[in-house]
Amino acid sequence: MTSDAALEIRGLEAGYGATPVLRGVDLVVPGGVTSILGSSGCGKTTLLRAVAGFVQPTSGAISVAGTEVVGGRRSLPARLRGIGYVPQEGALFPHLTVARNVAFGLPRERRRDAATLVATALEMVELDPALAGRYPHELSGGQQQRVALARALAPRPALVLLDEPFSSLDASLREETGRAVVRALRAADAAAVLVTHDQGEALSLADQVAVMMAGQFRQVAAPAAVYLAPADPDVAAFIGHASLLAGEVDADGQGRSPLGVLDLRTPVAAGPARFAVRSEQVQVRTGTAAGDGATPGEVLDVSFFGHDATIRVRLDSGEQVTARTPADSVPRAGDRVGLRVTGDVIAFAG
Ligand SMILES: Nc1ncnc2c1ncn2[C@@H]1O[C@H](COP(=O)(O)OP(=O)(O)OP(=O)(O)O)[C@@H](O)[C@H]1O
Repeated sequence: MTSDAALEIRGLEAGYGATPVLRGVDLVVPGGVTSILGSSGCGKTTLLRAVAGFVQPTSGAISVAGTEVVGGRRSLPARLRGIGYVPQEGALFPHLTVARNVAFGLPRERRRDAATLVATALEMVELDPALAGRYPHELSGGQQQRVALARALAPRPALVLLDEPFSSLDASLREETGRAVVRALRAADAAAVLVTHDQGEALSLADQVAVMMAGQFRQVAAPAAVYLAPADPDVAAFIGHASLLAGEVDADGQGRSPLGVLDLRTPVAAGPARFAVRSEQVQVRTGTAAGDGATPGEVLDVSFFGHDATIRVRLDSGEQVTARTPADSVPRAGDRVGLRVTGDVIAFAG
């Protein structure tokens, strides 16, 4: 396994004691940013730790920039892997200044040039050099994250691993810090693997999205492909919170579902099928318009987000469907509504 990819993982298995967590992970990160999405506990952090060298895999191989760091009996120590690691919450040393935190990542032989390397790293992450003498508690959350990234980038690694780096930041700062981090990675010519819970972040920041479930990748593809052409019903339901409905594809290639007749995005063989209907595809009608050819149901609950709201509806036929409504026409729990699907939906045979 000697490709020039920034990271290549083949058949990786790892766990804690007798409990397996990673169950045959394959991943190629050619360059740029790959984000890993997956539900809590599926093994994302364990994968980053195995790549960084903090968790010992039981089998499989890992190459970083063409050098095998794990394979057969070989396992290179973490400090020799050429990887930058930004753990959850940044984990800066509270008793060291920004400059000394950043210099901490440098190998001993390069500490003589520390001042220049620290200044370059701070510039890459767009941090004011005047902050170099401050301590972590004198910085904002977003500034602390940038210092943690500067520390990881200072030794100029080929690959940086970021474990939920923005989870402690509020929404507006997350977006701004996320974009700054991607610019810094590009400036440093470093590839990155970004673990996140935030689907919007994963889809907007990454060149490639890898969807993990129960210790394996189900799909690794460009953000648009993961959203528009999910590999299986579980990925479809997970990304964008689609509702999965059982039904049939008829001989004319149309879907018959509890939400009525559906147009399919790509053809599926006639017979039993499951349809993934995204919340933004479900139009909600209220009052007298509810009965107008729409599928009837009752609102179970409402989540109001300001710009819009998500409502969960139980159809009279028993299935549950999630729909998104504009902020100015949000029904209430218990209201009768009618649902209609707009656009074509993703279908899976079987
Ligand atoms: N040090 C440990 N010892 C034993 N089990 C562990 C240890 N660390 C993690 N686990 C278990 O391994 C599984 C995977 O954990 P991991 O932290 O990799 O998940 P994750 O996908 O990163 O989750 P989250 O999104 O919640 O951070 C979980 O079931 C977890 O309880």
